[in-house]
Amino acid sequence: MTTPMVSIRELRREYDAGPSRVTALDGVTVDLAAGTFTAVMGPSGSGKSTLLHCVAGLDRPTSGEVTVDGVHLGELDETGLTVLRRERIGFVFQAFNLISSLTAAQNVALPARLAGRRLSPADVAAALGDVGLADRARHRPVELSGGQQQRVAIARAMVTKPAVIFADEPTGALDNQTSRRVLELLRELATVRGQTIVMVTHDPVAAAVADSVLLLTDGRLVDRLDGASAEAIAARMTRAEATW
Ligand SMILES: Nc1ncnc2c1ncn2[C@@H]1O[C@H](COP(=O)(O)OP(=O)(O)OP(=O)(O)O)[C@@H](O)[C@H]1O
Repeated sequence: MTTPMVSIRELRREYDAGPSRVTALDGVTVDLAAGTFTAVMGPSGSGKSTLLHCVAGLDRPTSGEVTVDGVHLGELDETGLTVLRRERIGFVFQAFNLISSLTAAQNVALPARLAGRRLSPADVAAALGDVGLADRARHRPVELSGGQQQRVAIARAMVTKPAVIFADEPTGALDNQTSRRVLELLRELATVRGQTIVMVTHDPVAAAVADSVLLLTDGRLVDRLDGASAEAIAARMTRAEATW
């Protein structure tokens, strides 16, 4: 059996919320193989973002274990987590916006620079070319459409060739056609480049592009659908929300 790229064991995350405690994750265990594309779905408040943040090393779980590319996240201090995020993980998050004073090319090159690595202009140009923005390298975010900005964020996430890319609602703000383009791109990263993609989405059509869909309810993993159609995913979501 091959070692999974992402291994999640009995993951719990509780928050102190005033006098009460909120259990955002309630014992999630799952393995994700290298080169697979996984969608994470579930009703609002079911723990999707918390799961992504704990697995990407942006948040610490209350208990349980996460291994990414053979590294136990719990054994790393803050510096270790920062290095791991810079070197092995790519992010396409709404919260990780582009820097407005930098051009598209400078934004793409930034994470590598922060990690002390210089990308050649050709690498940056190739990444922008891959997302269909070769002619936009010198534009600043304000001069790009929302879909183009999201594609710059994807170019930035893929340029260092990270083992795993985490995407939180990457198509949430996009029209259908741009959304399809972004999903095809993520699909290609998994299939052609063997990168592991984990994407939170509310959209069954987006989730159907993934190899499998993890369904969270109340912080628990309640189902896993492999190779399901958008219709089958939508039907399963409706049932999950009805019992919620
Ligand atoms: N910092 C926090 N402090 C207290 N409670 C929190 C905190 N962050 C999240 N929660 C709670 O944890 C639960 C899971 O939140 P999470 O954001 O992971 O859900 P989600 O499935 O991503 O939701 P949505 O689809 O609405 O974005 C919710 O009940 C939320 O209120």
